[in-house]
Amino acid sequence: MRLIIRDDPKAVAYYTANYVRQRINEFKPTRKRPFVLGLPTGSTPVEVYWHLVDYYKRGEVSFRHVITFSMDEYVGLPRSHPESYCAFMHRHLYDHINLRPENVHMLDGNADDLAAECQRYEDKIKEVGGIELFLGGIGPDGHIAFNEPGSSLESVTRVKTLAYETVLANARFFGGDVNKVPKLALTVGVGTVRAAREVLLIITGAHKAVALAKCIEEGVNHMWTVSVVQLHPSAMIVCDEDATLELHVKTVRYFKSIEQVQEQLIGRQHIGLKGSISKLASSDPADSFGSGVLPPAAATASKDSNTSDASQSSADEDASDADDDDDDVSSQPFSDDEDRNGDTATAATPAASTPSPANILADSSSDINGVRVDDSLTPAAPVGNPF
Ligand SMILES: O=P(O)(O)OC[C@H]1O[C@](O)(CO)[C@@H](O)[C@@H]1O
Repeated sequence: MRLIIRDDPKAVAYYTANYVRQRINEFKPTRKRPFVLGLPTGSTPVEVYWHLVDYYKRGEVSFRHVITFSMDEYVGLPRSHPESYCAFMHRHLYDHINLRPENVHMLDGNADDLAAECQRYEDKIKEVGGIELFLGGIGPDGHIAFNEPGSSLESVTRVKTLAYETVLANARFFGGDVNKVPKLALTVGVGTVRAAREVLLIITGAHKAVALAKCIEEGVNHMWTVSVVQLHPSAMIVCDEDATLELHVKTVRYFKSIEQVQEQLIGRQHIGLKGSISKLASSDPADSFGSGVLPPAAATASKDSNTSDASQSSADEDASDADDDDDDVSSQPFSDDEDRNGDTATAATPAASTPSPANILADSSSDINGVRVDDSLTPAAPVGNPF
């Protein structure tokens, strides 16, 4: 399991969105081989979604061949209710990117037969080949999706009664009135999350510090269901400093040192996105930049290669989707006036002047060391000797 620690929630969102963008682009999804993405709700991922919308609008990623599965949904809340998770996902992500409607999957908390609805969801996930990357948040009680304390670690999609702590936590979305918070939800299971080929959790805030400590410093325990990530072969947690408050100093230093040591001894160019190491730094002149600071030319090449990844997905779309001619303009990863070559100067400019998620985050992204694209996947500056 990897633990990536960033200064604050903004930096966490930025890192996470960049990671998702790069995973999709590296995967090069096509209609026949789509990228299947599990997605959470809650306040934590909102800024991640804004970044993803921004990347899409800039032509840096396409969701054309991405299939999504939302993690959960309240039972009995109309889909049109602003706090339904269906409305949430449309508001923050789905309405702003080029997902095909048939590729968007959400649980129906108003289905006549809730058990059948849950089975349908599990079947659909299997039918599309399983989830490639499950992005998740957690509750202060350590739940993942809505798998409250005591959930089976083998559980699959089902109806779940929300813990009182979760009802209290979510009352903020219902005018602070706990009586208005639905008490039941449909949720993917712990087993459903575990079955994903990769799990990425975002955890921010001091109120989740105990959960993070239980998750990574103690044993796998159904009372802190997120701890199941310890059993996953490809799991990563991205958290902020506040969320580390209950961790041992030794734990924090260790995980921080991993990034630093890898960058110094191995070199960023030899580390795969998911942490694989191809070789150690050698006499290769490029390895002198193994401290994580790419020379300007390499940085540009890196950005270009990402852009060409997106362009390549676009080309794949053209090649594989002879039946796509009827798609509207908004479904295209590039608008007519955008630079298809991914000019970096253009990319650093807000896409539009009207208020939009993309504009909001154009401001916020410049807050993070003024650096965009890949640089957020490495520490902005050497963190010093951690020991
Ligand atoms: O990000 P927030 O607002 O703390 O909320 C996290 C919550 O959202 C969820 O993802 C619900 O889907 C839960 O895992 C968790 O309760």
